[in-house]
Amino acid sequence: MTSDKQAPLDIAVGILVDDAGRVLIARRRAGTPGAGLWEFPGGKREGDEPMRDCLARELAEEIGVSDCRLDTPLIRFTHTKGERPVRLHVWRIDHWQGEPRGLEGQELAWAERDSLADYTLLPATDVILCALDLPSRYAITPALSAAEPHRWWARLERLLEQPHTRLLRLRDQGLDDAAYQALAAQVVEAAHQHDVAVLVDRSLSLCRAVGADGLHWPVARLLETGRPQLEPGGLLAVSAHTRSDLAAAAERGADFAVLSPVAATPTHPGAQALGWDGWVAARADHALPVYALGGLGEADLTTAHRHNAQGVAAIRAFWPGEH
Ligand SMILES: Nc1nc2c([nH]c(=O)n2[C@@H]2O[C@H](COP(=O)(O)OP(=O)(O)OP(=O)(O)O)[C@@H](O)[C@H]2O)c(=O)[nH]1
Repeated sequence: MTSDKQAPLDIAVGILVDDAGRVLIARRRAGTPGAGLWEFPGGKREGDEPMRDCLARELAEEIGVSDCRLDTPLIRFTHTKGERPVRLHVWRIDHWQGEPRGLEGQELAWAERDSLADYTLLPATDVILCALDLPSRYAITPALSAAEPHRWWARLERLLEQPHTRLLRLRDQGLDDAAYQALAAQVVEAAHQHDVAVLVDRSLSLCRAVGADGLHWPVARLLETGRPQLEPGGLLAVSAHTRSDLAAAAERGADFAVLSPVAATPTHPGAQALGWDGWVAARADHALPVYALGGLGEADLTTAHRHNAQGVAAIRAFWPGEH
């Protein structure tokens, strides 16, 4: 096989989301690879057309919609689960003109997010759905053990009240497992009152005991033990610092990763900063959503999205200040 044969095909993919939050899926026709499976509409790039143009063309040809508002892509990733490697450039689309219809004879369906499990989807759709579900901001707590407890709790409460806060990692390396578990139980209870998901460090049994929404591990721990048996829908996040960490994370079934540090931070003073160029080179097109971490905050969200990041993860930048 020549290397050219193995080069991934560029595919533009659009997820149309309607006002009720349902997503449009299409059934692959008989005689095409993956016939009968459901996918998001889209198709192959022609020549060297820009991927945005490719998506607009495919959506017009396949489902008859136009004027799609295409902002930053949701995710770009490569996978090798089909007949040949493909690089998917995926956009979420909330605004378009026209009523979608199957112009190539393909069946279409508007599916509730929770009912997608009832459809047999193309392989690797799980990566797209994970990116669709994850927020742009991943907040990480500063250590309670290094803070004044009542102030820490007041700030946590303010963080949880902010509408952008959807996902929180409880990080406190100064606590032993018993103290961490006691804290985690309280944090999960507080966070769930605001519909905020909490990922905890440490063991699967601790995660279960406190009712957390998943685990956040160093990538080495995933390599040692394999993916833990989380509850259905449970998230496994990993901390990664290199391109090979991310390759391993995707390969071993992490749902998403945090790649750091983009810039130097007080919490990790000795770490070598990647800069955005280094970050992009390491992020590559690995098949999982990846947050950028390290000296970043709210103002870096647009840059992060432009660099194929799911968003920004941060300790200090998202932690409310004193008022
Ligand atoms: N449209 C679409 N294609 C996907 C998704 N996920 C995924 O792996 N693919 C792969 O991307 C490729 C898309 O090719 P296609 O055959 O649909 O492209 P096309 O519309 O240009 O087809 P054509 O050859 O009939 O013109 C297929 O190999 C398909 O398996 C997805 O969610 N949507």
